[in-house]
Amino acid sequence: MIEFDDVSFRDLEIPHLKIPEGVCAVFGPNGSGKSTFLKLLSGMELPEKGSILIDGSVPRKTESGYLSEFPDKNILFERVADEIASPLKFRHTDCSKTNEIVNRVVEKLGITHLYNKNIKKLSGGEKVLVELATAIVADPDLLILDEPDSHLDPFTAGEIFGIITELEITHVVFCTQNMERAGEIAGYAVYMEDGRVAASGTPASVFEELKGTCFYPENFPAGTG
Ligand SMILES: Nc1ncnc2c1ncn2[C@@H]1O[C@H](COP(=O)(O)OP(=O)(O)OP(=O)(O)O)[C@@H](O)[C@H]1O
Repeated sequence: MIEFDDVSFRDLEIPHLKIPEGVCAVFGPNGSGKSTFLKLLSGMELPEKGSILIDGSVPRKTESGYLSEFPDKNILFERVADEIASPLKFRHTDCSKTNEIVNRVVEKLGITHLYNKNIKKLSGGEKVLVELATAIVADPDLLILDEPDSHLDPFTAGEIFGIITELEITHVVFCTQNMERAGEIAGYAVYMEDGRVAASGTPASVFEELKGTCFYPENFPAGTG
């Protein structure tokens, strides 16, 4: 369980929120606080007040992987294999174990053909897959994805979300502007407005509260529109 208790940070105020295990979608208007929420969850930012616990541990003591909205910004190495291996190298995992894990992850994500490529020369979707591999290579308990679909065509976005739902990670929290997608793959949804959680619960219950707004997905459940 992810628990926010009496949390304040900048304009964000979350008195109480509990997110169960599984996949959680965070959505809401621009500037509503989604990225800030994800940064607090990752431990990149610390609350000014209150506490955030992930299965009883603070974010900075939780093994987490983070995929930013702009993967280019976080790339450290040129060669795909070196980038994906970097979280393991920073943890001083030995070389043969690192190679074994990297090989397993690239196979899982279907990107073995990119192994020796220069990341700068990859397409946007390929970069997202490489950064997703980097985010999961250290076997996180929490995977955070900030609009992983924002620069992708619908087919590639669908593929990436398909992969995300098949990963065996205790907590996956992503934000998106695609409500249909959120409803399809998430077991829990958080709708934000003005730095507040305006609705949370199953996607169906949250969408019910959003009927009549532009955040109500006409095609939910998928294929009904
Ligand atoms: N580094 C920062 N310092 C101060 N204020 C910030 C900072 N980053 C974001 N904000 C402010 O916090 C608020 C929430 O921003 P945030 O990026 O979390 O929203 P968002 O819902 O992710 O937006 P978008 O959908 O446009 O990406 C905004 O008013 C923004 O201006």
